[in-house]
Amino acid sequence: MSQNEFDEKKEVKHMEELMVLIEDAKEFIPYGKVANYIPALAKANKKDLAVAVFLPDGRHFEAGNTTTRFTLQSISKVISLALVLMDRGEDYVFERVGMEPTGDPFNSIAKLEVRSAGKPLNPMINAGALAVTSMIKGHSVKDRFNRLLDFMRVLTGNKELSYSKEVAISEFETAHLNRSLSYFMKEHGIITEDVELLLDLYTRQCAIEVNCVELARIGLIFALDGYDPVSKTQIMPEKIAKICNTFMVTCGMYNASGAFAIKVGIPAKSGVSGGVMGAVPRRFGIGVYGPSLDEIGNSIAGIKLLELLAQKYNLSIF
Ligand SMILES: NC(=O)CC[C@H](N)C(=O)O
Repeated sequence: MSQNEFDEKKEVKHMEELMVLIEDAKEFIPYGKVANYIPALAKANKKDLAVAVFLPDGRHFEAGNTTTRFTLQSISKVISLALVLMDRGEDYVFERVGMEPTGDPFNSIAKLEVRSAGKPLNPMINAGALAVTSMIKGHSVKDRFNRLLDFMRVLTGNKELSYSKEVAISEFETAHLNRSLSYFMKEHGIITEDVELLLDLYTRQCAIEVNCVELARIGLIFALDGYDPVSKTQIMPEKIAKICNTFMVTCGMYNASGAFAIKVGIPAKSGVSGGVMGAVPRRFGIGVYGPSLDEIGNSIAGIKLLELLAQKYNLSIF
């Protein structure tokens, strides 16, 4: 048997294994709900579940409906953080946003007042992400958004990558809580720009659309500390990728980050669209999509799938 045939057999085996894991994880879909606080997200197909795994040699494996495009939502918080750290440097960023997990829901306003005088505790909660987005450099919302989109295009290798206007507008029209968080931070000098402009930029950022394979490729770049093995370029400084990976471990799965660290044990970031990006240091990137969410806002079957994957391939970094 030639080396190629041998590899092909192995690939088929990996695909089959992923299919089996998907079928097992699918059983959890009925116990969750599709997000509806952003009205346009309620249109997602609750039964969808897909996974892609991207390897450093450029191959990827996928199972389920991996062509479905979905919005990044909170996964975008990691990407905007990386961009802003490159734009402004660590000192500037961490004067305005902290490094500690909150243990609260992602959209909570409580600790902004009682713990930190308007300075959000970390960049993965909405308050912190809004502060981070306000630090994206550029002359206008359009210019700043295009810089973020260009960065996303480099990370995914997809020059056509864009965003869902429908989801962005739907969130912009209903983002009363995010407006409250922003005004509170403006009062404390963490945000200085016009809140409506910030919300325009933030809701477009959250509405950038990817598929599972693209998400897995971004995960791989974080897993390789900022290096993209496909284009053979260091896309962000190693130090910045490591900061992002650490935030993903401590706060990437909202107030379920502790349980996720124990059960799965990899840097990961979820979004209310049902996407989850995973980065297994030096081994691979993972993209999962399953819009049925648990009560915390994480993909209910997606988390199960990652648990099964982590057990099967011994992925935990701990
Ligand atoms: N958890 C999330 O994915 C939240 C992102 C969403 N755009 C929001 O700000 O509410």
